[in-house]
Amino acid sequence: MEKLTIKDVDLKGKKVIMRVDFNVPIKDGKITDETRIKAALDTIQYTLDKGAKVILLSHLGRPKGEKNPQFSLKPVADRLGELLNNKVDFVDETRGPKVEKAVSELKDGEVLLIENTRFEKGETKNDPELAKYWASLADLHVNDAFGTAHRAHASNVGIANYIPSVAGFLMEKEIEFLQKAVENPEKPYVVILGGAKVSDKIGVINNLLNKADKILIGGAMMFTFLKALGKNVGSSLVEEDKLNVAKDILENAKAKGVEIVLPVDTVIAQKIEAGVEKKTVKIDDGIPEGWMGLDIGPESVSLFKEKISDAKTIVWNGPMGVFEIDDFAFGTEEVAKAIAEVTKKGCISIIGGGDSAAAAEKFGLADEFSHVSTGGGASLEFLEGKELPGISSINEKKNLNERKFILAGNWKMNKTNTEAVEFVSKLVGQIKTEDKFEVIVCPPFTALEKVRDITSSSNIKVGAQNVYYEDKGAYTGEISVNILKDIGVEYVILGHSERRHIFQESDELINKKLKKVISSGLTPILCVGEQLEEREKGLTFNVVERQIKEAFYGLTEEEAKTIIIAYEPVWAIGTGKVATPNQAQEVHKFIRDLLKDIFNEEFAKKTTILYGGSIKPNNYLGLFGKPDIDGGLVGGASLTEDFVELADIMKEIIE
Ligand SMILES: Nc1ncnc2c1ncn2[C@@H]1O[C@H](COP(=O)(O)OP(=O)(O)O)[C@@H](O)[C@H]1O
Ligand SMILES: O=C(OP(=O)(O)O)[C@H](O)COP(=O)(O)O
Repeated sequence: MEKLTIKDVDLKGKKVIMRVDFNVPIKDGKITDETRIKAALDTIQYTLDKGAKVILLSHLGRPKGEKNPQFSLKPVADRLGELLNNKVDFVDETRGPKVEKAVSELKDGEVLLIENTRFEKGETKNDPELAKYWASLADLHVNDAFGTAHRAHASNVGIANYIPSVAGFLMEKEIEFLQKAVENPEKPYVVILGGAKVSDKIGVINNLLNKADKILIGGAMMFTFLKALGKNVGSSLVEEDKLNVAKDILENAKAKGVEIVLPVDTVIAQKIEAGVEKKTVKIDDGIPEGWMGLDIGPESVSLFKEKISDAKTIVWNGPMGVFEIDDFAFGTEEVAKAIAEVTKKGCISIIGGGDSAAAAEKFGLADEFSHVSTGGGASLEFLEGKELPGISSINEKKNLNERKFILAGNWKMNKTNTEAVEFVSKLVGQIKTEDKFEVIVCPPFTALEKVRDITSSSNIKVGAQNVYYEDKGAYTGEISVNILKDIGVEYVILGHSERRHIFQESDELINKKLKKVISSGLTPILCVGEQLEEREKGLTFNVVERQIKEAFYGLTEEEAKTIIIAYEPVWAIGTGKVATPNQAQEVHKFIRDLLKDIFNEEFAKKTTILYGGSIKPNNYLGLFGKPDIDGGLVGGASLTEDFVELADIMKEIIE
C-alpha cells in the first residue's frame, strides 16, 4: 500500500507538526555534517509555501530524558534559518506555556523548532500522554524522519494515534528506493557489505540472500568469513562467536546460487594510525601475527569492480576499510567510484546511511548515486525486511482493488421533507466521487422517495435507517423491504446502537432482518459497537464478536458477502468523543480477523468496514487513513456542509 504524503492533503492555514531527523554531529557548537538538515528542506519549504504553520520536532543524540545543553537543537535552528533563508523561531522547551505561546503566535508560512524531544523521558518510551500533548498543538503530523523510522517514539509514532500522519518527501523517497531494493530489484543485483561487524549485518545478508545475485564482502567483517574458511587473518578484527554464522551464510549462499565474493588481498598494518608502515598481502598467503587487515587490496578492488560493472541494482552498506584514514581509504574510494560509474549507465544505486554515506561524502561522490539514505540503523532494518514502526504509523492511501469505500450519512430523525429536498439538491451538485467511493444518504422514511428522485441523476445512493423482516401484514408502524425497493432504496442500516438500546432490538431480531434484507437484494449496513461500561471493563472485543456472530448466524458466505459493517462505539455516538484512529483501527482489525475466522481471508479482505461516531472533517483524515477503516457512517456531520468536506477528504486519499 502506498503512504499518504503531504501532496495528498490540504495544508493551507493548517498547523503542521513535522517530525524531522536533525540528529546531526555537532562539535564545539558547530554542525560538522548538515546532510540531514538539507535533506529535510524540500518538505519544510513545500509545507510553508502551501501556507501552513510548521512546528518542527527532532531528537539530537541520546540525552536520556534529561535537559542537557550539550544536546540543544539551538545550533540547528540557526543553521536551518540560514538554509531556508527564513526566520526559524526556537523555543528552548519541549512543552508548556512557552511552547504553546510560540505556536499560537505562528502565522501561515512561519516555522518554529522546539527543543530536543529526548529531553522528555516519555519520548523514547512512546508515552501516550506526551504524544497526545504534541498532537494537540497541530492539525496534522508530517513524518519526514526516516533516520528515526526504526524507533517507536512519541514524536514519530505515538503522535499518529491522535492526528493524521502523512509522509514528507524525504520519507517518501527513502521508502521508494529501499522498497525497490527489497521487493523488485532489477537484475543483476549486487550487494556490497563492509564496516566493522558481521553481527550488524547478519539480518541483511539473510534477507538479501533470497534476492541478490552477488554479495561482495569487505571491511573488517570479511575477516570473520575468511577465518571461517580456514585462512590466517593475523590480528585482524574477527568476531569469534560469529564464525559458525559466517559458515552457515556461505553454505546457504551456495544452496541458493548466490555468489559471495571475498577479497583476495588486503592492506595490512600493525596499528590503526595514519602514516604507519603498511603492506599488501594475498589472503591465501595469510596475515602475519601482530598485523591486521585494514583495507581491501588492489587485486580485490579490480575483482569487485568487475563484479559491479554489469549491475542494474546495487545496495552498498559499510566501508571496505578504515576509510577515515587516507592510507586505508583506497578500497572504499575505488568501490564508491565504480558504483558511481555504473549508476551513470542506468544502475539504481542505494547507499545505506551511516559510515558509507559519510565515505561517499568524503570522496565528493554523494551526488553520483541514485539514493544515499539518511538512516543508518533504519536502512539496515529496512533491508533486513523488518517492519519499521515509524513507517507503519504513517497513514496509507486506499487501494480501490481491495474493496469498496463508502461515505454514508445517517440523518436519523432529522430534516422535514422540505429540508431534505433543499439539502440533497445541494449535495448533488457538490459531491464528486470520481467513482472512487460510494456516497449514501439515509433520510427518514418519509423523505426517501423525494430524495431518491433528486439523487437519481447523480451517483449518490439512498438508504433506509431500518426495516422489518416480514413482507406485509399487521405490523403497525413498520416498513417492509418491498416498500423500500419500490422507492428505489438500495441500502438499509440495521442494528444501529439507538435501535439496539432505545428500542431494545436483540441480536436475534437483527439476524432476522439481516437475512430478509439480503434475500431481497438490498444491501445491509450492519452496525456493531460497545457501550462505555463495556469498553471500560475490557469487553470491547467480546461485545463486537458476539454482535457479529449472532448477526451472521445461518448465513452462507455468498449471502454474507453483501454486508457492509459499521463499527460504532456507542460512547462515541453523538457525544463528541471520537475514537482515536488507533482505537478504531484496533477494533476494525479485530473485526477483519474475525471475518477471516468465520469465512476466509478473501472474504475478510473484501468486506467494507465503516467507522461511525462523532466523525468531523477535522478528525476524519486520521481515521480514514488507517488501513482497516474503509469510510464512515456519519451522523451529525451528514446534516451539514461538513458532509461535502468529508467526501473531499476521501477523494484525496484514494489512489
Ligand atoms: N578492516 C577494518 N578493520 C577495522 N575497522 C574497520 C575495517 N574496515 C572498516 N572498518 C571500520 O568500520 C567502521 C564502519 O562500520 P559500520 O558502523 O559497521 O558501518 P556502517 O555505519 O556503514 O554500517 C568504520 O569506522 C571503519 O573505520
Ligand atoms: O542517527 C540515527 O541513527 P543512525 O546513526 O543509525 O543513522 C537516528 O537519528 C536515530 O538515532 P538513535 O540511534 O539515537 O535512535
